Amino acid sequence: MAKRKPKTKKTPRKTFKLPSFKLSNQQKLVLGSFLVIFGIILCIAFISFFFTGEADQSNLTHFTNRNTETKNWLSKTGAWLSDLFIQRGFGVASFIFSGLIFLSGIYVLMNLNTAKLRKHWFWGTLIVIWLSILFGFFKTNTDILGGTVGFELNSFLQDYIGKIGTSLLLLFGLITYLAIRFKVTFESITNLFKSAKKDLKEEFADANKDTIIPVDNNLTDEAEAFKEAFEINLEKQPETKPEPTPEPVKVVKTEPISAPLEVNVAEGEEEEELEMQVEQVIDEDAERNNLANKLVDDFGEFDPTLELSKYQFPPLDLLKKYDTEGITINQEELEANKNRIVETLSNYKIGIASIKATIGPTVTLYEIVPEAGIRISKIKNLEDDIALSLSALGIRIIAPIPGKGTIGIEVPNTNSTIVSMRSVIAAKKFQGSDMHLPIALGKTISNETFVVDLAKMPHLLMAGATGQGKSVGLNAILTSLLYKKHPAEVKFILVDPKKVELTLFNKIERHYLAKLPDSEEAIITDNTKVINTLNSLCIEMDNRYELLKNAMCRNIVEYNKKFKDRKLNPNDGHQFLPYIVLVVDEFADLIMTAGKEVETPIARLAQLARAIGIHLIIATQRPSVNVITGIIKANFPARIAFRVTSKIDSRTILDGSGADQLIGRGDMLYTQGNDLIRVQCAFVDTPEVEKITDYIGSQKAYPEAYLLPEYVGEESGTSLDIDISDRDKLFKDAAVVIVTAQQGSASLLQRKLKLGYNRAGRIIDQLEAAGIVGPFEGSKARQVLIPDLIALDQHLENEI
Ligand SMILES: Nc1ncnc2c1ncn2[C@@H]1O[C@H](COP(=O)(O)OP(=O)(O)OP(=O)(O)O)[C@@H](O)[C@H]1O
Repeated sequence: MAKRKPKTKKTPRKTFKLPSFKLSNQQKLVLGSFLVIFGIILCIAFISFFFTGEADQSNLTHFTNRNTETKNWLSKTGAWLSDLFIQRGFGVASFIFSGLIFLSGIYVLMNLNTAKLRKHWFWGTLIVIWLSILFGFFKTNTDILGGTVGFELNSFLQDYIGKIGTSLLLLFGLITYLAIRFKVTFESITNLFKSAKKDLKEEFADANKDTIIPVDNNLTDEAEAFKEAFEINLEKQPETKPEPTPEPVKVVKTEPISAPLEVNVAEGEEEEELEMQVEQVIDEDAERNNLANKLVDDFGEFDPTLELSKYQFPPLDLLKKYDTEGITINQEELEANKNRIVETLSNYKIGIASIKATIGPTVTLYEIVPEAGIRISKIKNLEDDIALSLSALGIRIIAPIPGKGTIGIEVPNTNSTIVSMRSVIAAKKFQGSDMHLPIALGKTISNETFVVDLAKMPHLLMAGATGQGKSVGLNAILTSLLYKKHPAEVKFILVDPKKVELTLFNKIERHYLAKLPDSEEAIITDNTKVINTLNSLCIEMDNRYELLKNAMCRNIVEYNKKFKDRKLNPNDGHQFLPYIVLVVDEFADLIMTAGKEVETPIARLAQLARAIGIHLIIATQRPSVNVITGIIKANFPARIAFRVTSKIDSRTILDGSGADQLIGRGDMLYTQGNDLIRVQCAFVDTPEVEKITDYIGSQKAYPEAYLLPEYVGEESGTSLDIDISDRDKLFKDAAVVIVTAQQGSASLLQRKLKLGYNRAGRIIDQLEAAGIVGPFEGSKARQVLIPDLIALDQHLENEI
């Protein structure tokens, strides 16, 4: 299981921070207005330079002389500044500096984000250099277009890379600028010019709003509006004047292209091809915007195992290796069996075309291809005769073997081999399985490990006469799940009326077991508690369905996946749902004592619980029809039959014979509704289970067992303040029965009044509340507090 990545706080990207000079508001006003005015001064001086520069040139050396006359509109300072910036500096591109200084003043005045301003300065300076090189490129001596910097840089570049190299370098500079600044891609290269224009527009807002008024939704605050008002429009005006008739195109809103674009065209005009500028839409990372994905990005997938992240699965060494493991081929036995089969069949005039043996752990399968013209039913009828001639128990004839076109005769091996739990757990088929609830049941006749998914079954019915391997089978199932599933992923509810079979699992109560909130023991040995647990499980089922409905998932797998992907909010009651496996060891006993009260919730669970991860495993010694009723059978398509004593039992469990011909000791037949598969159940002994549960139990556990929803049973009216009007109709009759018999037991009422367990229990509680019987005394019957019927009458009259 993927472990959750340790939480790592994302360190914010380090950005270079200028030392912050905190200015007071007054200082900001002074500095801001200085910069604005200085920017204007520079601009005026530069403009003036174009007209007066030449005249002032000769006077610059006498600049300090007060009598020297200068023509610049800003006199000596103007002449000196423009000479510095334009002549000796960057040429006409210096206008950008005046703009940047002006913009800086606005930023200071408006207290705007300086990061943006730094960006403007960075790109502005690059443009200045690029422009001065460009202008200098066309001049052979210093000139006001490129300035000294432009000239010098050009001559430097041309010395090293020549004119062509310089021009290509300029082109490269332009492309780099456009690519980085305006995110121009190759696809949008055709729109490059227009994009550049638009971005320049963003830098220097268009003052000519009559033509195109972009309504920028993002410019909400005053500051932005102010800035916009001050930005300079560098966009070239269309050379040709717009014709008077067509109204200028008014783009009302610039939105991503998916939104409708409103274009107003003057009425009466014939539709002409409008040139439309399509804004380059930057693909936003849709996934990043999804909260769930962001959560997954930040914290990783939800890991249900996190609470017990150090949990160690039991190692393989806890399971025992057996000496009798591994198939040994007894050639003599094979030969003898073959000869006897051929002989017996030939006695009945059945010829064999070929015969093949597959040796399994307990039985060997002889596959026969009969000669042409032999009727299969003839061989099938000879089952007993073949068994007799082979003098062996547990012969099963499969005629024909489905999908093979041969007839199979299964003959038990004289020395059967044990299939150890270790060997099936270690099998690649089990270890590498991606099933939801994989169970390594044992090995098939061809010695393959047999792994099935309980989640797919979805419920399992197990039957077999006593001592044939049921308990071992149940332990094998539980062991498989313990070896494969983390405590967060599966919970067991164990019902063990025999009280001894499953007690070992008590040690893993806080890891793997589920129980009712008020019960002390997680393993249920008392039949009355089973009813509560089953009903509580029904509530859990309903709750889970509600969760699934709210999450719009069809089953637990989808739901848990969604939860792991952090698409479900735990605050809405969502949680990771573990599978719940209910194991009932002796179902016949339950049905005998509780009848319908058990059958109804079991049937309900069996019908509905598969999708929400509740699976039932029911084992019984007595597979009679009153135990395995029609409704239960119908909902348990997966069945395991150990050896049973009669054909009728076999039919009840498997809907066919076969289970009566098994040899016992874990020899079993498995069906999931279609074929019967003969499997030798894996053997796991009590000490092995003990070691596993010890190993798990010694590890850190959850604070308590998984709690099932509380079920307030009808019979649980233990509170003694029962309203007289709420009393059962048969209350009085029951009181008479109890007082007459002087025995306060519910089963007496059940028998005498023909009541169900629940109702009898409820009446007993009412009798207790009425002071007729004493409190519950465990296995003993309650004490009767009224000596005779006359006293009872008086007692009841006094009550009213
Ligand atoms: N898979 C197996 N491989 C080898 N021996 C087995 C296997 N399963 C059961 N046995 C043998 O059969 C004995 C009885 O098995 P188990 O206790 O499982 O029977 P059971 O059907 O649960 O009986 P009961 O219903 O009386 O509890 C075991 O002690 C063991 O010796």
